[in-house]
Amino acid sequence: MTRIKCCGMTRIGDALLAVRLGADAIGLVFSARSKRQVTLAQARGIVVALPPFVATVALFMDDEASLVRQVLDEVRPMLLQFHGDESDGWCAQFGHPFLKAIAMGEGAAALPRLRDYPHATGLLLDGHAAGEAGGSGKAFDWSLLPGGLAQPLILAGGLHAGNVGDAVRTARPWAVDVASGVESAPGIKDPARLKAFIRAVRTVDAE
Ligand SMILES: O=C(O)c1ccccc1NCC(=O)[C@H](O)[C@H](O)COP(=O)(O)O
Repeated sequence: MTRIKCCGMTRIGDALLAVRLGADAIGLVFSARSKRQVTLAQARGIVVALPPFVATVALFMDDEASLVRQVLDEVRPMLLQFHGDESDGWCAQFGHPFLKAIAMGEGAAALPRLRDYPHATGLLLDGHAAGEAGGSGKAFDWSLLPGGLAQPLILAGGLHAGNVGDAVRTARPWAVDVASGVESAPGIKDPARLKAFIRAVRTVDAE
């Protein structure tokens, strides 16, 4: 079964709805570069409202280590996710499981970077170009997802209910990740789009 992460949550109601519809994980963005940035208090409110067995992921992009530590202390996410130029060693310094996002905007030229993060729990391949923030709604060529990597791959970038079925069929990722494709505005999830997205993934899983 393909895991589903809904990213860029800013409201408790949206997170609870996503989980009720079948999302496995929710993402909270702490980067000041994001239109979906949450405060520590907002994030903590969402995390404590969730039912058991839902993964919580805290996102950063070239942020200070002190912010990451503060989020770990006060929000207690299950996973960290790094979107910038952070090195494997920098990401691993917190002793906490992490995902590393790889910007796939350059296509195959980005593939060597998949080998640079041996400490990552998983690699999230996103459609934006290196240096750009995530949540851009940009897709990349899913057939580039390589097999044979040690880590699970999470497919992101420009996914929505209309294309996620093809994406899963093509790439067979461990998980898919969506932000703008289930929104009516940045950080505001749209119930109908959320429902259609999760249904589309589950339909392919059942084929
Ligand atoms: O969402 C943001 O604004 C953001 C800003 C800075 C770093 C990461 C960010 N988001 C990460 C994500 O949500 C993923 O990239 C996302 O699943 C893909 O976004 P989308 O293409 O909009 O589905």
